[in-house]
Amino acid sequence: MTFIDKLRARWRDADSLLCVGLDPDPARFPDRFAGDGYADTAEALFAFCRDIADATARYACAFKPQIAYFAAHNGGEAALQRLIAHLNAAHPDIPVILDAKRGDIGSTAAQYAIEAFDRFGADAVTLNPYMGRDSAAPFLQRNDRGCIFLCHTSNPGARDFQELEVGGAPLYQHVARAIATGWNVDGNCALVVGATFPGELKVIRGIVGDMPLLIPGVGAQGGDVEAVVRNGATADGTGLMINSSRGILYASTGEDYAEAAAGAARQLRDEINRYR
Ligand SMILES: O=C(O)c1cc(=O)[nH]c(=O)n1[C@@H]1O[C@H](COP(=O)(O)O)[C@@H](O)[C@H]1O
Repeated sequence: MTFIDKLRARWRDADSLLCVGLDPDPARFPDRFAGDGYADTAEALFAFCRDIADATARYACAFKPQIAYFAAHNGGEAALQRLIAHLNAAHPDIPVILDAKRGDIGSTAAQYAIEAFDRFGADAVTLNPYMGRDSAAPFLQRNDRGCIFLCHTSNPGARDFQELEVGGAPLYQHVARAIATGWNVDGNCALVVGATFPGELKVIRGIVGDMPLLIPGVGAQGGDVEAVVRNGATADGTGLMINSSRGILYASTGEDYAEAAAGAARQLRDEINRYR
């Protein structure tokens, strides 16, 4: 099954547009992970994310591990590999997005595609489109997998380049149009649009039709859930993967950390569904 088919099935079956972000930060781990330097180990990275994922799975349309939170630690990439293997085995209906924001010349990009899809076994990967279509080709060719390109990001600096006027329109609109009309030949593309820019989200939805959009920036970054759903959902009330990482992961540092994460995920899933 392709990434897009898996995502559509999951939107329907779980009645959820919530993407659970897996960004493990040992400095914020639950109290029970403290002691003997355990929190900083690959085992702790794996165990924390596994517990959160297992507890929140029923509310999730996707999981999104962020590679930096693993690669920053000795043994972290092996922990990420183990985590995605666990997600694929325990939750085979939930697509896994590797957030790596890759982008390089074609020969190097081909290695990054092997990393994301074969080594890590992700269903989709986040990509930076700045280097152009040939840099995306090795990913696009894997047309059972998803290519999720940065379009208008959630951070304040998104304005620096992405909103620059180029040929009568801001750059991010050119990115949306080029990917929707040129790169998405096999229907395996999606875009990243920050929840913190709901007006731009509406414009992008108008450009790309029903293309799925990954929306980070609710929760810790303060994006407005209602504005995201109203401006970004497709006519059938889907089309969005609304990500929250810290707002779910660190709902509690007590013994109840997994249940608290599940509670936060459920609450956000329900809030999203209220506006669909
Ligand atoms: O590609 C992303 O996922 C991403 C793009 C963007 O524009 N903004 C953004 O915050 N992200 C990621 O989404 C997650 C947001 O985390 P929280 O702010 O904790 O919910 C992090 O993993 C970011 O790296």
